Amino acid sequence: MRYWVYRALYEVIVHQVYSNLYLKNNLYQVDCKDQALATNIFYGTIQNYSFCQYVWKQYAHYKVSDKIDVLLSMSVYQLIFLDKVPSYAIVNEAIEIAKKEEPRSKGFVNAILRKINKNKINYPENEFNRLSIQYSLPVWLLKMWDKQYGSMQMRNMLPYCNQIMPLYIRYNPNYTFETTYEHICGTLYKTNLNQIANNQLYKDGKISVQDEGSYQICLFLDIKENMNVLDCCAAPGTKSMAIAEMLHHSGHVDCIELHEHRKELIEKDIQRLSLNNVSCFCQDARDLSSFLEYDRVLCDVPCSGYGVLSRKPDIKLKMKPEDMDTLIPLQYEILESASKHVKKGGILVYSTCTINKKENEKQIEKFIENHSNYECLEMKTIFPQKEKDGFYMAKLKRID
Ligand SMILES: C[S@@+](CC[C@H](N)C(=O)[O-])C[C@H]1O[C@@H](n2cnc3c(N)ncnc32)[C@H](O)[C@@H]1O
Repeated sequence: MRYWVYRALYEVIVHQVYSNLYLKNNLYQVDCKDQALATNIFYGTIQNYSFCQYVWKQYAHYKVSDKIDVLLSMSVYQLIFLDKVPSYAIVNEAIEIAKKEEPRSKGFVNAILRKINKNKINYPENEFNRLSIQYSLPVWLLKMWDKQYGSMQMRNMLPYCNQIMPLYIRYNPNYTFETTYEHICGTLYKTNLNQIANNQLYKDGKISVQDEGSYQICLFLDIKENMNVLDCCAAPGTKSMAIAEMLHHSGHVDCIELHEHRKELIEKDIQRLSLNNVSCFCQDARDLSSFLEYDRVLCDVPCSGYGVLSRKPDIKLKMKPEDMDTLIPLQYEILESASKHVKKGGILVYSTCTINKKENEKQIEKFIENHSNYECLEMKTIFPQKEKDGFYMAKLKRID
């Protein structure tokens, strides 16, 4: 199993394969009884990658290959974060993997791992530098959160940017569903399932995967039967499908998506759920001139994703402050374009899965300043917290 995790991590860290896709397509290769531990080591290592590197680099004084970097980092994760696995077993497994992958480094791996002691990590004195190492987050992001939300809020959310998340499922209200899973809200439940793609209820379209914040955004739209809804940035279709289910076979959802290969993901889910009230279009949401007006419009814009770092830890491996420079104007253009397709009295919801005022509140303030025919009814930030991702949503009403 650990060799499987090593290979999986190598693909994500070195070849930049998406972690969730890799897991979805390959976890079946791991014995069922080991899948939960394999998933924990896989996500835990990615979430804490720069911390793990910092720990082993305290004892390694020369550059190592990518293979040994991945192997040492996943071993440090296990030594420091997993209480139930004995250290000698972790070190022995690492040596076995080194023998297979780079035999000349097995002595080095053994020597480094035996020196690691979680009580003797030397952190830098500067607080931002220390938090940056502790949570594997860049200093610029910590400073930005500190400035935008205050030091207390920043510190409160940091542990929840690196947590192993449960799987939430939404049941299709068109079926009866009996379960002992913990009820969250509406048709949403918290489960201990993994490998959902092989689950018969999933294959039959009776359940879907959706995080709580994402489901809250759908509730925020205040969907009523027979409404027509436009979802401007729809793939992979999680929110569109939840909205279509809320319509109970009435009304209609039009899904817009820029990329053809992502539009196909929506089409697959429409089939799986046997929905007859959803259509899909491959289109740039910045030009919706061929579309009419809708009761509800959702702008779930592409964003930096800083609210979902636990679920999508790969974001941490690549994040740069410049990422926002192209995203912010794109988000605003999509919002403006979408606002032309809301019926008078209708609702426009702008949402992101990021914690960044420049992509959230600032966009809405600017929009309201420039559009006197809209008022902002409500905005909500859900910060990352225990077993929950972070999201932002703003509800705008067209008043004229
Ligand atoms: C945050 S994701 C949407 C998630 C989706 N609402 C869901 O719940 O499954 C943003 C999507 O917008 C798409 N996108 C990016 N630029 C776009 C544009 N100009 N027009 C339409 N879609 C766009 C991206 O390809 C991505 O699929």
